[in-house]
Amino acid sequence: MDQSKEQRILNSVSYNAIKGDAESVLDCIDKYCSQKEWAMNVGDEKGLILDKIVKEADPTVALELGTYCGYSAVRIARLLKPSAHLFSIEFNAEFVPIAKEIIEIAGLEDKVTILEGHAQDIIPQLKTKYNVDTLDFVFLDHWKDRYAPDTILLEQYGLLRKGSILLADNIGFPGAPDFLKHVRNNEHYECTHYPSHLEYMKAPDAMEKAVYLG
Ligand SMILES: O=C(NC/C=C/[C@H]1O[C@@H](n2cnc3c(NCCO)ncnc32)[C@H](O)[C@@H]1O)c1cc(-c2ccc(F)cc2)cc(O)c1O
Ligand SMILES: [Mg+2]
Repeated sequence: MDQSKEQRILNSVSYNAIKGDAESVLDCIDKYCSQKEWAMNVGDEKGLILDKIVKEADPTVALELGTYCGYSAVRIARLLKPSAHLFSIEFNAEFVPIAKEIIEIAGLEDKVTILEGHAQDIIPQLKTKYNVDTLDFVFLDHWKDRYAPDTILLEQYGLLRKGSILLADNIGFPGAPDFLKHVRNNEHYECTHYPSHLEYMKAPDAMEKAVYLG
């Protein structure tokens, strides 16, 4: 059976990255996906915006929706303080072991827990099963039509507190119109728009930050 693109990305990281060096894992994936095979990692340009917001949030508990190969999990976890932790939700059983391996090569396996399953099923369990109180930072990068319903779930399960920071990828393309409708012109959110470009391409894209005001 032919290897998948995601498996080939892992092969490249495993062969070229320096063990325990998160930056070299990110550089390796960015190089592979810009020169060999495009893949839907947040990438180096939007990655700088992600870095900026994670540093601003300095989260103790962070959540990511849509692990994929683990690129943004590495990007986020490398910036976390010693006591902090990232939960990343992924439902595709083929991607979970690949992401776990890439996170391990980056030396960040103690900072990241991949929760296998659908976000809509796991979010309701975060408090009871995973001992989460509230989330300081959430990165949304899964199916675009799920950003809005899953944000509403986070609200309904009391997982957001005054100042919780949501950051959404792909506001430009593929776009997440329902999410924008939910957070903009909503007194419970303070939004900021970050124009950028699609990972590894010249096409325009953007990210949206939405701070929950309680
Ligand atoms: O579609 C994009 N991302 C989706 C990510 C999906 C990942 O997240 C996982 N996932 C999805 N829904 C859920 C879920 N819950 C919902 C389902 O139950 N629960 C748990 N995990 C979930 C998938 O298994 C994948 O691992 C995208 C496209 C382009 C793009 C741009 C230009 C182009 F031309 C083409 C494509 C650029 C980007 O940056 C993009 O992020
Ligand atoms: Mg994305």
